[in-house]
Amino acid sequence: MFSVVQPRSKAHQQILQHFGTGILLENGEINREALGNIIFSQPEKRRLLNSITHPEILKEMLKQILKYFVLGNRYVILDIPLLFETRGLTRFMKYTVLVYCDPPAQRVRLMRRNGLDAAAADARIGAQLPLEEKRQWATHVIDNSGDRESTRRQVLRLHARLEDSLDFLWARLAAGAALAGLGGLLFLLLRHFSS
Ligand SMILES: CC(C)(COP(=O)(O)OP(=O)(O)OC[C@H]1O[C@@H](n2cnc3c(N)ncnc32)[C@H](O)[C@@H]1O)[C@@H](O)C(=O)NCCC(=O)NCCS
Ligand SMILES: Nc1ncnc2c1ncn2[C@@H]1O[C@H](COP(=O)(O)OP(=O)(O)OP(=O)(O)O)[C@@H](O)[C@H]1O
Repeated sequence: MFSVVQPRSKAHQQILQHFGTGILLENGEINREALGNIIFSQPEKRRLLNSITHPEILKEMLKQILKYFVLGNRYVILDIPLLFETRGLTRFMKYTVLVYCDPPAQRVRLMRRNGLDAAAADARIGAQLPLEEKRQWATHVIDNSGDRESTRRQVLRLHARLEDSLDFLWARLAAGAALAGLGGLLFLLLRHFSS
């Protein structure tokens, strides 16, 4: 999986510059546990890390959206943990989907997944808006408080709706027309210079 913080990337170099070599593993990759311990206990360090990573994440996202658009995909899903916190980004999204679960389940699952104690899990959860608040901003909510099968059914329903949508048909037609125009121009130029 592509990462904007892989060794030798711009973000990796900046993180190293600001946080020192103490946050590196022996193989040069970021030690997520060490960096996480710093940024989730010090809000100003978290803002610093965000200011390094977010522009790089945005650039990569735009590249990938363009790629999938050109490949003809109906829609692209962007998995953005801080979407609602980073105000401004939502205005570029047609729909926003919140995968919700009740707060006790959120805490238990995070502790289990990341091997955290309750205090460390609360620090991470506290670094984001509460899910109840995000619920009000999202255009769609998938409730993942129950079992995976129930979540799967909700996802399939939403997928079917998005697959049927003609939301970006105008953009596809415009891109197709522009490409056809360019192709025609190239053809005329080639014919002109080869005759
Ligand atoms: C800080 C890092 C090293 C922590 O790694 P770790 O494996 O311990 O935790 P993980 O990534 O699973 O995140 C744990 C929880 O914290 C949340 N979280 C991650 N980064 C941030 C952040 N900058 N601010 C608030 N919450 C965050 C995640 O959404 C998740 O809920 C890692 O998240 C990271 O490299 N973040 C920087 C890249 C980044 O900005 N990612 C996208 C967040 S928008
Ligand atoms: N319906 C479910 N039932 C039980 N466990 C679940 C369910 N959904 C997710 N989990 C578990 O909860 C943990 C968090 O899920 P996941 O990593 O998919 O969430 P996420 O939203 O991508 O997290 P983050 O934004 O924190 O990276 C994982 O360990 C996952 O296996």
